[in-house]
Amino acid sequence: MTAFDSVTVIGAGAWGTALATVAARAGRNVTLWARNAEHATRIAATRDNPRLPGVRIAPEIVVTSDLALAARADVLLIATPAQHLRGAVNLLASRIAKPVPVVACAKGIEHGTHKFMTEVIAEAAPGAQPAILSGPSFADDVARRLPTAVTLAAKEEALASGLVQALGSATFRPYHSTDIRGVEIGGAAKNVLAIAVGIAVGRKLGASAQAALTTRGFAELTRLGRALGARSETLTGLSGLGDLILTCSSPQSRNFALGLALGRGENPPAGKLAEGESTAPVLIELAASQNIEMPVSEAVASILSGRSTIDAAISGLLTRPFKAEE
Ligand SMILES: NC(=O)C1=CN([C@@H]2O[C@H](COP(=O)(O)OP(=O)(O)OC[C@H]3O[C@@H](n4cnc5c(N)ncnc54)[C@H](OP(=O)(O)O)[C@@H]3O)[C@@H](O)[C@H]2O)C=CC1
Ligand SMILES: O=C(CO)COP(=O)(O)O
Repeated sequence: MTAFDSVTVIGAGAWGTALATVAARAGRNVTLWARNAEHATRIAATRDNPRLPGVRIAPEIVVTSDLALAARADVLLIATPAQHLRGAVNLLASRIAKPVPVVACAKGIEHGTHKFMTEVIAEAAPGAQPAILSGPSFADDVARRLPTAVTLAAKEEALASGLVQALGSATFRPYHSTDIRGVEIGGAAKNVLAIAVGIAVGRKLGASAQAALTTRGFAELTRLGRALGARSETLTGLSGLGDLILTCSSPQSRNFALGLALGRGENPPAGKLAEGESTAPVLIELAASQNIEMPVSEAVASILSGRSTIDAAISGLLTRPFKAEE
């Protein structure tokens, strides 16, 4: 039994499509909303989405660009890129009649405002109950029913647990939490750190450097998390360390793949969303506002903005003063 019979996923990209399949697998009535009417019609007809090729979209999933229809669900999952989440929620806000859970499935921090995804939801749709879903989960793995586990956080434990019941299955295992901020920090920061590790691997710095950079990246993610009130079990959990390990170790990650290309001196993969690129500058602004040192993230932001070459950034990291491990 669940209080959430119907689920709408906003954003028909790779992740939105995977989440729609997950919700259908859990027995929900699912609507997948695409902003482009032609895309929606094509996906509905072919049951295939070029953004997640090779995954058959079950016939019972309604694919539409009709926002009024999409908004009529017990739960809304927002799976747009982070910088477009506010726009998507703005469109929905006037159509949200009851206090419906709106679950951020994007990983990032909003430019300009430094707001996390659930803060954006709370601002754009004051009638909503914001929640966040994040963790080590490639869309392709999730859609292909490979076992995955994520964290799902909401302010009220009962809501987080209810959402887990509505979306969970044997092959998609959400763990509930009330540490919204901890979950959001892990998802945002790990993408930036994965670019750094990808660069190191692309530069052939070796497996030891890969492990060291991932670990020191985790140290700075933890520093920021603690400063912003995250719980340590969240930072070492699925949405923190878990997602960092996944993203910093696999070329299947678009962020890692971007770093890999940069490190090799190649052109970045075209048309692939790498959220770390957008998150890097805002992450270091946020860290600076809290007096938190994030040298690895700063190096990524400097490289991406052209303020530093890759070799200068690597040399800068390697010549930092020795200090106690913390
Ligand atoms: N892919 C993955 O494995 C995972 C991704 N995520 C996160 O999910 C988010 C989305 O990533 P992903 O699906 O992979 O990206 P994709 O590039 O595959 O798709 C993004 C989708 O968002 C749509 N979109 C863009 N702007 C808007 C808008 N304003 N309103 C509605 N839809 C919009 C795009 O529409 P259009 O097709 O019209 O351009 C596109 O379908 C990111 O934050 C990512 O970090 C999280 C976990 C796993
Ligand atoms: O967030 C993800 C896995 O948890 C997907 O990672 P990428 O966006 O780097 O592909």
